[in-house]
Amino acid sequence: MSTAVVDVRHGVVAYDGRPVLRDVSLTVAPGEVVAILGANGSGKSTLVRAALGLVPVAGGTVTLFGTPLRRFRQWWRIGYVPQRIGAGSGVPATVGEVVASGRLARRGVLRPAGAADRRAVTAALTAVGLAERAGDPVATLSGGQQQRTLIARALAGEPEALVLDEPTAGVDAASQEAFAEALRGFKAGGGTVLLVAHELGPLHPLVDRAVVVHDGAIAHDGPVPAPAGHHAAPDHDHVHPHADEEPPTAGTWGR
Ligand SMILES: Nc1ncnc2c1ncn2[C@@H]1O[C@H](COP(=O)(O)OP(=O)(O)OP(=O)(O)O)[C@@H](O)[C@H]1O
Repeated sequence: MSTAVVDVRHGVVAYDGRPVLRDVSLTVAPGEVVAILGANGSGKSTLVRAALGLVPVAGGTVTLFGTPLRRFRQWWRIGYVPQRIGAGSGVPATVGEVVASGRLARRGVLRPAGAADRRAVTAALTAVGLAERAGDPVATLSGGQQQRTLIARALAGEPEALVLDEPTAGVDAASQEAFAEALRGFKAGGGTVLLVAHELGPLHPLVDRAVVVHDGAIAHDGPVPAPAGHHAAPDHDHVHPHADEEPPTAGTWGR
């Protein structure tokens, strides 16, 4: 069996002594596209952040590309797009500059950008449909386009794996489609994807496996489920707009 890209075993995370993840295990194999689903506050972001060492685990182990997290240094192999902080961050950079900053982990800060760097930046901008906007200040873009800029930044580093926290939350339909297209290309090139999502929307056909986090534990790990109480619950997580495509296998997540 090939080495897992991400392997969390019996992970436990607590914030200020309050347990948020209790004994969570998650493995992502090379080339897989895995979606982490679940209700607000269930611990999805925490799981991803623990997998990347952004929050410490109080128990269990985390391994990246076969290396224990504390010894892992090859961060260029992973492109991470955090949950959006919100539009209007006040950063005066252009789209091109933000995307180019995604090359830093690869080339080292002190070496000037070369042809390979410029090619990677152009390819990433094209992949998310923003090639025409490279010279525009990020602040002049829509929220969805800003999100695509961050995804292009991650792609520009030519990582083997992309880890994305709610990449399409609150993003316009055109940006969602552009993102799905970019992800399709990344997957076709053998890339591995771990993404947190509330709704899959156009990403649904790309997702190989869904992991549902419920109340700090894994409630489901397998085919993309239809949400429980699909029609009954007014606040259901609508992750599956085409419920006829897959058998409903969900437990009680999404409440
Ligand atoms: N830095 C933090 N300090 C304290 N508590 C936190 C912190 N980050 C998250 N939490 C709490 O941990 C729980 C899980 O949060 P997390 O962000 O992982 O959930 P989520 O499933 O990603 O939710 P959402 O869909 O709203 O993003 C929540 O109750 C949240 O309030």
